[in-house]
Amino acid sequence: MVGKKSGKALRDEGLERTDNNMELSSWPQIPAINQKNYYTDYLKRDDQNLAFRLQNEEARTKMTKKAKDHDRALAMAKTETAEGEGEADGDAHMEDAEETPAEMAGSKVIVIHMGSQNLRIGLASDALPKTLPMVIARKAATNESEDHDEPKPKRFKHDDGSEMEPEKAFGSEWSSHFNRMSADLKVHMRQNKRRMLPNSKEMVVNYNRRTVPEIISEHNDPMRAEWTELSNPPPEYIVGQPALRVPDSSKPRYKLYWPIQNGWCNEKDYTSKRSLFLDISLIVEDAIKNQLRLTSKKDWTQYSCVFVIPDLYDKSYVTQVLDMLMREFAFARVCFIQESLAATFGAGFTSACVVDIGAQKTSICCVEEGMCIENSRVNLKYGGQDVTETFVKMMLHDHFPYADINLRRRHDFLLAEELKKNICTMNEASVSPQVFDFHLRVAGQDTRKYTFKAFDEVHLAPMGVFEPAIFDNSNKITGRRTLIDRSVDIYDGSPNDPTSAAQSEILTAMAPPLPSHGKTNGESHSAAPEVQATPSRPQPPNALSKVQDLEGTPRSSVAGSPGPENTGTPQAGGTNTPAATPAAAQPPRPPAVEDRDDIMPVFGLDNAILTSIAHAARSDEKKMRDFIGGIMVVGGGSLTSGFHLFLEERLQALRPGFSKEIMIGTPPRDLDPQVVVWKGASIFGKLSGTNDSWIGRLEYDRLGPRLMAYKCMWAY
Ligand SMILES: Nc1ncnc2c1ncn2[C@@H]1O[C@H](COP(=O)(O)OP(=O)(O)OP(=O)(O)O)[C@@H](O)[C@H]1O
Repeated sequence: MVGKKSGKALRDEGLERTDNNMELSSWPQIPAINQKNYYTDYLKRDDQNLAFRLQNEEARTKMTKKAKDHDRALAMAKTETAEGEGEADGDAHMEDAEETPAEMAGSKVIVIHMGSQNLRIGLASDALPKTLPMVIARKAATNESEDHDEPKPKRFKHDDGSEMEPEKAFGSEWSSHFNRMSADLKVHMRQNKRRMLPNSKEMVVNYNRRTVPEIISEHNDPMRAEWTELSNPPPEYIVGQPALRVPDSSKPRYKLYWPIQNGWCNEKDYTSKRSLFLDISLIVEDAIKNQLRLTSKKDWTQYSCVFVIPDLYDKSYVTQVLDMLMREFAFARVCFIQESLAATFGAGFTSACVVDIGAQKTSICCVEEGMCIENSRVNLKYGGQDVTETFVKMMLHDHFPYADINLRRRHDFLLAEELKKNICTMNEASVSPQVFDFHLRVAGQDTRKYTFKAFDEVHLAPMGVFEPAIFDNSNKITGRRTLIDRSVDIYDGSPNDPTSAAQSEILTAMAPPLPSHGKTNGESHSAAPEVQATPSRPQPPNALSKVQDLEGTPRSSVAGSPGPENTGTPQAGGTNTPAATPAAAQPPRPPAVEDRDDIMPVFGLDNAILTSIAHAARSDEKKMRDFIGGIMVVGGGSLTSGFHLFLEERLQALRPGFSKEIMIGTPPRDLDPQVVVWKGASIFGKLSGTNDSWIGRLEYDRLGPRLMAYKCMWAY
């Protein structure tokens, strides 16, 4: 328009051109892009991605090598035939050539499975892992029992210092819960026509009251315990089994730290994330050096590492572990595998509902065709250690003669674990007053031999997994998220840790009321406290009703415990959001249950399994039957005798329509249920050709934890 005006008009407007008609710049001017025809394939092709490129390069190198090997083998075969030196078989040579590197691969892969109580570690080529306590003893002013209830548990004393009756030591609520469980068992046993003396409990209590220990001098005790001797100067820390064997009264004192607790990082006993991960790395490093005999850290660069993570993992934990394995341990490659997937690998199943009962956590997940079904994942915060604690409590309640037992003392913890493993049973036929004995071995003291009687405690303690309110759940979420922040989306800042509809449903049922949303969510939250008091009884809301719909029969009560009561429990709707808020009053949205850190995931095992399966099957009856008929129980907590049969009966009672299908399986080949996960991870580590999830050094150095998005078989 300017060009069309006359020179005069321009002069009038003061816009007359006064320059020398030259362009302002000699730089070429780029016309603006036409947005209509705009196209880019930036980050849309695999070859633009370093992770894929490196993978392809590796595959190409392998192919070339294989082709070369093949040619060489053929050439050799020809030469040998020509020379007439026996019948050369090209294929046989090929097999040899392939087998050797496969074996080598297994022997250069370190497989690590960290648990709340045990670390399992070994080379992928090993048949079984080494198992050691996941603990570190650090020099400290006091030991852990001195920090709590010493010298005698306070719970056995009134405020004025006078002795308290054992029946009252754990509070009236706990006591009445125990008595109710005891009475329920009695009824159930009578229904099953089991003979029982009416005064069994009194007999046990009277016997235990009377017994006194027999003293055996240390040199007369052939089984005396070996205690860890401190070197001079005493070490700063001791890890693994020797840590558990440091006498409580050692000089200087040592305090035990368990960096993994309840399947999470232990944020309760540590003061910083740095010290927490330092302890994890010290324990793992010591295990690699002393158990795997890889003493020189320099050689670790030739090793790869398979690391087992929980099904419902915390992203920040995985990122931190990856950093530790890559930077500190300098492994050549690292890959992660989820626990339940590893369990199916270990057992050789393609599909199963995996129930892993560990020391402090129980996880459930349905696996189908080699993939975890994300919405079926459940993680509950109890396990074998809760059974141990509860067993000791029940025994103390019934006048256990060694009333001074304190599980924070190392020798008492080891003793209690031993007693539980040997005595506890889920087999109802074994419930009768019986005499047991044990030797109390304390460093520097004479051995004491105790005799005691036990009755239903041996059965009711492990039954706690179905009635977890009997466990002490008070401190399990203490400190959560105080040291390690929740992972958030880098774009919108929303939490992005993995979630599962089954877990959300359970959390919704357990959720205590939110102070500010108590009214609007009144229906859901008013039911919650009742649920928390008797967690095994309530039926989880929607998923279970789906199972019932499939089955077409009403829900029945579980043997020994009443039927569902809380039909008014919140309806999670199988989604990740809590119960819907009425449209009228619209307060600010409460946080989703999985984003809340105040909910204790403690829920009866039988109902939790059914919730998981219902979310995996998603109303598909065939799938439902497949999963319910393929429940595989692993983990140390499942080793209680009679556990499988008992669980089967509980599930049958809850779902009579499926009673023929319900089957609880054990891992095949007599594999120890405690090592199945490790075994599966080791098999995964040997799949050199098909495993795309290895994270290599070069790509990690360039891309860091962002790589996880490309390297995980699951959505990261
Ligand atoms: N024979 C047995 N009978 C009963 N319980 C047993 C037996 N053997 C081991 N346990 C229990 O198994 C638990 C340890 O199991 P496991 O090693 O699978 O746990 P973890 O992997 O260390 O813990 P988590 O899975 O909770 O992180 C302990 O509580 C132990 O008492």
